[in-house]
Amino acid sequence: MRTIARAQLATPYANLLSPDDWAPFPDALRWLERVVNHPTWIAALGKVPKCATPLTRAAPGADVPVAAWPPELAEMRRETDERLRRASEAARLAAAKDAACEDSTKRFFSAIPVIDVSSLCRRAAAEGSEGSEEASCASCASNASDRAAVLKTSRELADACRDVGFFYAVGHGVDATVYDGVRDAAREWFDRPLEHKSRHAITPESAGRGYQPLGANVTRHERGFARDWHEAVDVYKDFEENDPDVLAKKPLHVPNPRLTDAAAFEGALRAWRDEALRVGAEILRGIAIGLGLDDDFFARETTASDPFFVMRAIRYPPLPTTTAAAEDRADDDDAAAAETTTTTGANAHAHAHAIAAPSETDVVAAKRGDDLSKAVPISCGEHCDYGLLTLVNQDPGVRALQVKNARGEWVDAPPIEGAFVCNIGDMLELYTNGVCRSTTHRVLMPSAEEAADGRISVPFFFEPNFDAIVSPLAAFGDVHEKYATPVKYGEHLRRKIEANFETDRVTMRARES
Ligand SMILES: O=C(O)CCC(=O)C(=O)O
Ligand SMILES: [Fe+2]
Repeated sequence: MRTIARAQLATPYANLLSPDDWAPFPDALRWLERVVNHPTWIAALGKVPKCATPLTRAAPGADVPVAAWPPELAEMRRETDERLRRASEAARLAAAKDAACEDSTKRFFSAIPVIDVSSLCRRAAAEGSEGSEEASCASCASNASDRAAVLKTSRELADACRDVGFFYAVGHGVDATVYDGVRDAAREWFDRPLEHKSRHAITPESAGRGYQPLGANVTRHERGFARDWHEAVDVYKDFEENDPDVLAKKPLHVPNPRLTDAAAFEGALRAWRDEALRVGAEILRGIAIGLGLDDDFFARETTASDPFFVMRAIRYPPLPTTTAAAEDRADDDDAAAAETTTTTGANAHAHAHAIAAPSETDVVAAKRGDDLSKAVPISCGEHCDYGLLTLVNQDPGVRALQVKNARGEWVDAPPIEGAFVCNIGDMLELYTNGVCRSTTHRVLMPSAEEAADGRISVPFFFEPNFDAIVSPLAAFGDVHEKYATPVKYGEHLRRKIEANFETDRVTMRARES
């Protein structure tokens, strides 16, 4: 029988038993040895409650099965194991991050992983068992196999956040009427005359909300900016006119523009918003578990209990088939583009002429407000998302989204029927001290063959609370210089929104409309 030195028993359990008292519980003894020898046990056990009643001695030498452990001890073991699992999960990811920084092969992905999130998604899991939605909630998974499934999914999510920053989520349980319905309704709305859409145009007062015509959005880069080639409607977390924060003129706290005479579109957006909020929260719970954080980490008042979400309905017009200017531009830039990036996957050939980065001339031309039709054949320039988690509902059958790997190669993220493309944003990177990556991505102009009527996508940006202060969590080790300054999310968002437009242009458009 192994014994444990008294010194080692200076744990929260020391008051419970002397080492001899543990002798009848060999399983417990092995567990305790593991606990006291674990490098992170102090942190991990800090909050474990002390046992209320003293343990009674079993017959000496009896091999007591875990099921027969006194309930307090069994409960402590369960809690402790869970805390240790979390601590080691965070350590595992942090170690893998260090390895990845030295040799970033992990981030040399060539495809986006597909993850079945049904174990996390109440509604999906509850299908077929009427009225039992509550029973399959991930954080209260009632039986061991449910919990094991949640842990497996959570680990897959955390690995994808670390190695790729993108994943497809299937098994989310969102009904096709909602998933397809919002894109159909958006298409119908974008088909309306510009004059009609412009009635809902973004203005300096609308704080990013409203309709943005082709070319209104810009993506900035070191040489200036390039115009994105899409039209969009942006909807944010909504507020009533008489909300105290609206009355107090808190930044970005304004009502969304009402899409008058577009009840179907508004209804479809609301339905998608509700589902995206549900699925987003469930996936974030999985990511928290996989990262070794508390299950509810992203559901707290200090994090994202009341996300300041943003939702965009976007239409990307197809690549013009006979625009000599565009072809000339692509030819000019092919050589330069080849030096810095290559494209992998099925999309590479189709878009061989469509991947050039914006040239200096285009940037300058756009600055002067010259011919917008000269825009490069990228619909949305390369960028990272700002918040926690983005869920993209993309047009089936139209390939356009690309993700950059650690070699600088562009990897296709083609639509998978019924799946969301999910990607993590800057705030999750910051919380995790860079363990998770907010990965660069872009949208190519869809081909006319695949998207004669344009490509529709409806990304939902699941963000922290407006007032959340985001900084690296202790579990992810010494704070990297890059993440040293805490970020107040609302401020970060405001700066990003301002950078999304060329101010004069927006003001001008607002006056025009
Ligand atoms: O349309 C897409 O597929 C992605 C759009 C996107 O990356 C964004 O709006 O941030
Ligand atoms: Fe994005």
